[in-house]
Amino acid sequence: MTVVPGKATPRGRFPHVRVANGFAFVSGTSSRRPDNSITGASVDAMGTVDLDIRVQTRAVLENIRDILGAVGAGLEDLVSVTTYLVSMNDFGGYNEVYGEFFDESGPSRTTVAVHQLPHPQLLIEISAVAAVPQGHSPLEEE
Ligand SMILES: O=C(O)C/C=C/C(=O)C(=O)O
Repeated sequence: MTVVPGKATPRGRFPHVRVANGFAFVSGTSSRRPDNSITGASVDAMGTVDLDIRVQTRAVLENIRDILGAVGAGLEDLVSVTTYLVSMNDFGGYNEVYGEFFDESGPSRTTVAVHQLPHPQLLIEISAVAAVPQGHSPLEEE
């Protein structure tokens, strides 16, 4: 199992990613930064919260890219993606940014709306599975 240095610490006793049988299973990943602030969330002096699905989606995919990098894989190796949105009203913005990263040759995908995510400023969380290129993983399988 792998907790990746430099990424936001998991909020429980689980790894960022686990490699088994040549596949990398990436835990649910958000736009949370290592300092626990949220990319794509801001609060002004009056306490008004602004949440941006496009910014959060991009940050989530970049975090997954970094996590996969730690096990010798990349976004191009993803075979399956599961996305959790707090609101399907965000589907359009999410889908737009997703399409900058992937096309129909990319991973299979499922998108669902959920009641809540583990932080009130999160609009999106993604879990994913990648096929690790043979001979490229810097880490032992466990
Ligand atoms: O790590 C986050 O910011 C959001 C994801 C959390 C989980 O999926 C979890 O705690 O299981």
